[in-house]
Amino acid sequence: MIFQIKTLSKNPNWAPQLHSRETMGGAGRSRTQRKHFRQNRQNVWKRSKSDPDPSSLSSDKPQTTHWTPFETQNPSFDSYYKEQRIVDPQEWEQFVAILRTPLPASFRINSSSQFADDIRSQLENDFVHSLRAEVVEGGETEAIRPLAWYPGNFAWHSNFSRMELRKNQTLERFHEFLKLENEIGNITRQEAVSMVPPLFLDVHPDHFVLDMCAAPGSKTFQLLEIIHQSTKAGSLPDGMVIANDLDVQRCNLLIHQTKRMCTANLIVTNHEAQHFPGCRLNKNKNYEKMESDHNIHQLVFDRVLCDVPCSGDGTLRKAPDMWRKWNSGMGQGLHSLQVLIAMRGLSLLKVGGRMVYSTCSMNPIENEAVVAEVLRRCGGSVELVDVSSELPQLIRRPGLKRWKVYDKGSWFVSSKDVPKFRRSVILSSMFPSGIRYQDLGDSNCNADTGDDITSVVNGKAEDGIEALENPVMSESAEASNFPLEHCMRIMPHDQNTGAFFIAVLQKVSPLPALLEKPSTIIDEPNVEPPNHSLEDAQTPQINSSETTLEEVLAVPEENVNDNIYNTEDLEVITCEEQNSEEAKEPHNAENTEKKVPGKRKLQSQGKWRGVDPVLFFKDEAVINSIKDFYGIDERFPFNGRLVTRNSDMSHVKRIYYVSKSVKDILGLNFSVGQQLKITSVGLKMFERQTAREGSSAPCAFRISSEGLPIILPFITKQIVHASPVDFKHLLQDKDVKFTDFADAQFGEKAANLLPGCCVVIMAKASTVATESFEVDESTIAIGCWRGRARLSVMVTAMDCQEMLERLLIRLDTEKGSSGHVGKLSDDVGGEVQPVQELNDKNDDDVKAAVS
Ligand SMILES: C[S@@+](CC[C@H](N)C(=O)[O-])C[C@H]1O[C@@H](n2cnc3c(N)ncnc32)[C@H](O)[C@@H]1O
Repeated sequence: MIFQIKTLSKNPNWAPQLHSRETMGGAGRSRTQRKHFRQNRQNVWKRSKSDPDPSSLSSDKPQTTHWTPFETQNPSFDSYYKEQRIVDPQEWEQFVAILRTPLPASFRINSSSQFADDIRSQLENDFVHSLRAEVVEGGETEAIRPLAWYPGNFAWHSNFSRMELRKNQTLERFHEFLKLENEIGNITRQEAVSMVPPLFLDVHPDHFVLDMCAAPGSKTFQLLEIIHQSTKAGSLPDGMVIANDLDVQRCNLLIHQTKRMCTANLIVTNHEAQHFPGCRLNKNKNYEKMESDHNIHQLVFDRVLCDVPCSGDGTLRKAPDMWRKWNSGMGQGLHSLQVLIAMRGLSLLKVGGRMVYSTCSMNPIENEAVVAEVLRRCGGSVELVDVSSELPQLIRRPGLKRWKVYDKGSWFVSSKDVPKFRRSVILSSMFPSGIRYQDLGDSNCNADTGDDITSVVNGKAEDGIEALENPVMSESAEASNFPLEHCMRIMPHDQNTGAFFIAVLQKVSPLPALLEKPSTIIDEPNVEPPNHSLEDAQTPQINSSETTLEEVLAVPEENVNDNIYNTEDLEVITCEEQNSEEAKEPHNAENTEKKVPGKRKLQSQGKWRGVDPVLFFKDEAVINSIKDFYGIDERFPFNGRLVTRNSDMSHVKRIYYVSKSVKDILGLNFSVGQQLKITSVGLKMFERQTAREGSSAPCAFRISSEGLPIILPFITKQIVHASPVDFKHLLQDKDVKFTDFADAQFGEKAANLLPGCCVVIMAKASTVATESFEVDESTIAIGCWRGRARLSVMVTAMDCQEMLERLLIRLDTEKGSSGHVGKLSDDVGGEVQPVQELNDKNDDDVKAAVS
């Protein structure tokens, strides 16, 4: 076994032991041994059991259970950050020691899930105790616990790294639980510090929120949770989120992540954040006005999350390969992009609105320097908010007021010291005072001539950073005049996390006129976004624009990280989930001609290359047939809220539903000539039945399981209530004859439904006759197919499994025993068979599909 879980420290903030250079294959090792360590660099924390234990290569075995098989050393890193004084010199050893240990896994319960309370009590009543007994020595320490600083006990911390969770058999049941609930959307596995920025955004359910650099979407999901948290059954919040990312492939991960939320209040876009369109409606121009009833005239947001691309050295505990790659240029190369993105965010923010700027980097050039530059440019119209009284239990440190800039062997303390030939790379905005080069007199610009530069602290190495005995930062470096102490630095050794930087900004008045204007360079419709080149060629980027989907998927689980990738346990969908679905539609003679190679795609394209159009679905005949079949109450707002991605309205396969807020933005987008490049929008509400499912059914569209909770309170026909016993029977068998239900009355009612899609609600009482049928947030319902002689469920195997588990726990609890998740696997045998397979076995002509 790789881990000795029982030897985990009892202290939840345990201080790991430092690996010496010797034990990690450094000096003193043979050439072969060092080569072995080099080869293992890519496999850190993902070694298979059959691989040789690297510690066996060393005569002096590691003293800790948390060894890593490669050198977690980078002298440049140490020198750079010692010089920057990001921690006190006395703390240095503790700081780097924790950076060299794997990050404990953390996760968050989806506060808007109808099962949030069930999940929390399962964690509290089952896992806390069982894990303590099973894996922690002496049984005294909690192996999992809620994060004290996260409101409502929704976020949890474990004492296990991701690899421990995956590899250790004792933890298997817990790991399975995390995987299933994560896939369903009841929990999100996310690094604890990455959950902090959305909390400081102070989002309300009626807010319009822009998440500028959103992929893979952990924070977007969190924003949606907040927006949906107190939503009542059948209603939608007034607010919405636009989640944007430059990288198409990462956008697809984002779409997959947020799909778990089943929200109608989200638009996913694909723009360079620094040029995000403002969609300002110019009334003088005669745009083709496709929608007239929207009431917004430009995009402005109540909240903006600016979680920018960064060097990511705060994630070293999850991505230890970064030890090898790290150099100070990584942060410097991103600085100007970060400033541009933040500035665009502020220009799209309402006066009075809040923007959070965050990075998972510890580098002041990407953090305090960016915030200072933004404040400088905004000239008093934006303030840095003191949030020290918010989330008091979160341990954080004030932002730095002083720092230096390193370039090619030299430390600079002021912009005036930078040689002219380096001024296109080392920008004046990187310095605390930000004195611009153009404001410097020639007498100060003597670097070109090699004259004496008194305030440059010279280093020695070209390839690494040689720190001099740092005098005292306060004496050598200039200080910023802005209250940068209001920024927050979260350090790994303070509460056993990764590192993060967060600044909360408030727009108090309009920006200076020039900055408030919509961006002059906007992405050209139908043109691929240009590759922006960074100023410094040495700079590697973590913005992943060069990352292929394959690379994304190939990332080892333990390296998964929302700033790089967050795909653990994700069943990865193909790109353009929404776009490509229309392409799979059956074609009749009429549209066959569109299949001419190279032509069809062009014709189905919207304004943006590779992205299908977003169109309002207004086919009254179809809408009325749906309304009649399901008896949908007039109060359900259909009007203008249905959207499709297929311009051929007669062959629409999927119909999406959008909130009023999203509808308004789509309307605005049409009016301004579709400036927004929308890759995903809306909640799949209706899906056309395939021929296999029964073309004889009176209604051509079934209700999708994602959309069901929204429309459920408004459905008056094709709906039946099953006792918990019959409901469980359906979930377990997927396919039950009318005559086989325990409650014969229920079987009869089901038989009396029209053929096709129907809804089965689980009654609370065991006898359905006594039940009052009010739909509320706790109502459990599934879509089914009423065939000739039986009911078949139309829910994915995964959803079925989850629902069954919840049901069993509830029934168990009602009987007085404590819930026991293990029962589920026994009952359903782990893998639930897809409904399609089961249906293939029955004699019905109608085949229900997995929704
Ligand atoms: C730190 S990650 C974002 C993590 C995300 N907020 C989350 O919580 O899951 C930065 C993201 O910025 C994206 N990105 C890089 N350059 C960008 C740009 N110019 N505009 C928009 N997004 C960009 C990257 O593709 C990456 O997904």
